Amino acid sequence: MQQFDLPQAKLIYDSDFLNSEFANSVFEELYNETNWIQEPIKIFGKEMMQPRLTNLFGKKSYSYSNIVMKPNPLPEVLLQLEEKIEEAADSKFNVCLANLYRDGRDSMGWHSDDEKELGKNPIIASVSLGGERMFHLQHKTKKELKQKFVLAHGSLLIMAGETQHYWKHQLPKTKKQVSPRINLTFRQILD
Ligand SMILES: O=C(O)CCC(=O)C(=O)O
Ligand SMILES: [Fe+2]
Repeated sequence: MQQFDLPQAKLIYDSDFLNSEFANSVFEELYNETNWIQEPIKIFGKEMMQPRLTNLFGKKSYSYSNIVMKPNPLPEVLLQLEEKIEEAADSKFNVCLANLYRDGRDSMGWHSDDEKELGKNPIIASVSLGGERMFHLQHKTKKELKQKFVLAHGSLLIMAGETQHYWKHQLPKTKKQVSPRINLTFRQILD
């Protein structure tokens, strides 16, 4: 368990949150059984495809970057995982956004998870499965404040407090040979 000491952020990282056998089985099942979709997004008014595949699990719709994702029921394996994560994060969640990064060309650009329906200081619990990728954070106004680390297979990253207000994050592309990676972010959508 690691706490990053960043101003105006609360970040907790546990590199071996899941044992690798369980992490492997969650990866395999989600990789094979999920109806992965590539959503179009609008960037500066131009329509493009997201550089990754996604699926929303849970009971509520989630809107971001001009798209509305309709939820699918959580498979048994995610119900188990959700319980474990709610305990670790000491918080309740009602959606799980799943991202599949097929290779190093798939990525997620700089953003904050600051949609209104997540509330003021959202707790976001992010599980990584499969190939290791770098994660970057940067303070929005004090741009010299940065953090980079690897998100390991079976790890849990919790972003809480004012993190989304003051910091943005990204999962950059890489030229390295990397295995497919699944990321699950558990969030609480408010009514
Ligand atoms: O894939 C990741 O680790 C980051 C995902 C993310 O930032 C998000 O879904 O909002
Ligand atoms: Fe995010």
